[in-house]
Order: sequence, then C-alpha cells, then structure tokens
Amino acid sequence: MSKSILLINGPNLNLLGTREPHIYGSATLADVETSAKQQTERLGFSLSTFQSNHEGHIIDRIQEARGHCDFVIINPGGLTHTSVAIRDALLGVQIPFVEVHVSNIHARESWRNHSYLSDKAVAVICGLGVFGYTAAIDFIAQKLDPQKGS
Ligand SMILES: O=C(O)[C@@H]1C=C(O)[C@@H](O)[C@H](O)C1
Repeated sequence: MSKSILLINGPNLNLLGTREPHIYGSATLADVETSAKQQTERLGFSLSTFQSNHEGHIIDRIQEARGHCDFVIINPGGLTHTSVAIRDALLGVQIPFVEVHVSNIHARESWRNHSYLSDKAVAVICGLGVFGYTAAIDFIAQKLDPQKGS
C-alpha cells in the first residue's frame, strides 16, 4: 500500500490565478493540484486533494483522513489566522502536517503574521509561491521514504 498525502486548500484558494496575482501569482488551483498529482505519482505516493471555502467542511475532511493518510499539506487560507478548530482537528487525528502559504505571511499585514497551526506543523513553507506545494511534497517524500526524496 503506497503512502498517502492529503492536500487541503482553504477559503479563496479556488480563486488562485485570478485573485490578486501580484500576491498569489498566475497559477490556478487546478495547476497546483495537477502538478502535485504528477509529482506524487513520480515519487510513488498517492495524493488526495480537497478545497473548501467552509471551515466545517475542512474539519470534516481532516477527520475523514484519520487512519487513511500519512501526511497532510494544508493551506488554510484566511482560516490560518482565526481557526482554533482546524488546529484541534489536525491534533485530534494525529496526522503530521506541513503548513503552506503561497505568500510570505510574515511580510504582510500584522494580523496575517500569526498562524494557529504553525507551532504544531512539522514544517511551515511560505513565500515561495505555488512552489511551496512542490517543496512540501518533496520534503514529505523524504520523511516518508528517505530513498525517494530528491
Ligand atoms: O499566502 C497564502 O497562501 C494565504 C492565503 C490566503 O487566502 C490568505 O488569507 C492568507 O493570509 C495567506
């Protein structure tokens, strides 16, 4: 059974490519997910993807992953800065996760500097644009199977 990764994107990330491209770039969410699926296939892992604009739906998807997923990559969008409940869900299912932000949240408005997840994340990647997702997958590949990462 191949190791599995769940990629979760939160509110407004479905607008990637058209939303404030000077901050978030021109790649669409479909581009991100397609690239991630190709990358994980090359590495011999399985990838599930999920995007929602609704906090509860994200929590439900995290809970569904318990026992079925080896690592989570999550960009909670704006919920990064507000959601204790998503933090609790990730801790509750005990699945390690990498937090990704397309933009550098530490170089933006002060209220974006805080994440409710970062202190519990295995790693936090921000400011790399959508390459952050690629980096997260490669990092996780090394964690799950040291022979596979680059
Ligand atoms: O950089 C990102 O991917 C994050 C995405 C969002 O939608 C914002 O609300 C966050 O503040 C930053």
